[in-house]
Amino acid sequence: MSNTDYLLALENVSVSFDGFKAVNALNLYIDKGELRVIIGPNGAGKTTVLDLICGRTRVSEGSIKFKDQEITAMKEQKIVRLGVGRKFQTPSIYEDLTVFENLELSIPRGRDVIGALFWKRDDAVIERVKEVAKQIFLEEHLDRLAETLSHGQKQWLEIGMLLIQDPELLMLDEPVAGMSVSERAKTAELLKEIIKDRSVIVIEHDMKFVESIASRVTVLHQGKVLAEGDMQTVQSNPKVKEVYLGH
Ligand SMILES: Nc1ncnc2c1ncn2[C@@H]1O[C@H](COP(=O)(O)OP(=O)(O)OP(=O)(O)O)[C@@H](O)[C@H]1O
Repeated sequence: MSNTDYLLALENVSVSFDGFKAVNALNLYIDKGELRVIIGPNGAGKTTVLDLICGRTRVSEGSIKFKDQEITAMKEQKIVRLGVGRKFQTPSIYEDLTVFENLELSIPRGRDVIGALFWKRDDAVIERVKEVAKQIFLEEHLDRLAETLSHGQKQWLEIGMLLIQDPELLMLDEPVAGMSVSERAKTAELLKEIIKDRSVIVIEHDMKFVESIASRVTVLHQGKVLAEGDMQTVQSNPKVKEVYLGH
């Protein structure tokens, strides 16, 4: 496959922090409509890879292409506008606003001043908010203040705030951390649903959850790909057992 067939292509990407190579000549390719899970021991470079893709951290070397465009030196906001959404580990929702308001204010508006001034809560906006709220299991909770939601519901709300922007690539850093068993199951359901229209990269430590979403797994170790494949292949790889799963 040539580069142009991938939604996202990282080639020979390295980043150093004070001489330490957190990501080391990494190649990573994500297809359209793919759900990719990244696992690996603490400090393997997982979060740094997401930081590089969304433009928060700059590569020291290498190239990152999204939809065949070089985004390696692009500003974070521009990368967002191209279609990359990123959820961090801690939810960044507005606690003192309702679920509805949180979703509403995440809808992309006209980029110019006029567009922003004339933006109003019309039927299309209400419909869109309801549609996304249903997807994230919060349609019954639109009028609740975000601060009153459970931890899991807050995580879903933040995913909803990204979904409403309709990104082609969504990146989630440990989305089920701190969730109850039933919330984890619903999150797996949600992920299967959202990859129908986009690609998703998930960093995850919970192997049960990774198995439940049954997708392609990349194991990172010392800033490099140690193994890649389906969960079974990766789990039976002796190198992976040694550095990660075996203990
Ligand atoms: N901005 C930074 N400045 C200096 N060092 C950093 C920076 N960001 C990350 N690192 C270092 O890079 C390495 C990789 O960190 P990263 O957070 O990407 O790992 P991770 O695989 O996500 O680990 P974890 O599972 O613990 O979240 C670590 O040694 C970390 O201390």
